[in-house]
Amino acid sequence: MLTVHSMPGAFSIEECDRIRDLVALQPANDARLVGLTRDHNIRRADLVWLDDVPEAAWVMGRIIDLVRAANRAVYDFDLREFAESPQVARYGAEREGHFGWHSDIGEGQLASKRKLTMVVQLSPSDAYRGGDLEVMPSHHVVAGDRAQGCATLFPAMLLHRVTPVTDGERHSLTIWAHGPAFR
Ligand SMILES: O=C(O)CCC(=O)C(=O)O
Ligand SMILES: [Fe+2]
Repeated sequence: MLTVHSMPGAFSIEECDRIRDLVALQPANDARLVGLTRDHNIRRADLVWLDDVPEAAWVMGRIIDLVRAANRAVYDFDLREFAESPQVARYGAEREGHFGWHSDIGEGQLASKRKLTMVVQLSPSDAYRGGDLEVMPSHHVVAGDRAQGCATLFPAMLLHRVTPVTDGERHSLTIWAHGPAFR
C-alpha cells in the first residue's frame, strides 16, 4: 500500500527530450500549490500543463498504460480518472528550484480525490545537481531513481519533496490518478 514503485524506461530518452522541446515553446506559469496560493518558500518551479499542448496528446496514452500496469501490479487502488492535466515542471538553479515536504492530497475538489502520484524524470541525471525527489513511506526517506525516463509512483498522501537544484535544471512530469476517497 505505501510502496514507492519505480518504472525504469517508462519513457525513452528521445521521448523525454521531445516533451521538453514541446514545453520549451509554451509560456510557463509560476508553480501554484494545492489551493492556488503561491509560496515561494515551499515551491519554486515553472509549470506547463500538457493539456494545453495539442502535440503532446500521445503522452496521456502512455501515462494511462503505465499507471494501469503499476496499479495492477502494486497498489490495487480504486482509480477512476485522471481529473487533472499532466504537468511539466522546471526547477532551475538560478532560483534554487525546489518543492518542500508536502502531500498531494489537499482540500480542493480535485486535490481531495488524488490517490496515486506518478513523477517522470525528463532530464538527464547529469544535467542538474540537487533536485532529488524524496518520498517518505515511513520513518525513512526513499530517493526516486534519477535516471532519465524513469517513473516513480507513490500513494498521493505520502509526504515527498524535491531538494533544491544547485546547478543546471531539472524537468519532471507529474500526473495524478483520482478515485473515491480511501476507506
Ligand atoms: O517534480 C517532482 O519531482 C515532484 C512534483 C510534485 O511533487 C508535485 O507536483 O506535487
Ligand atoms: Fe507532490
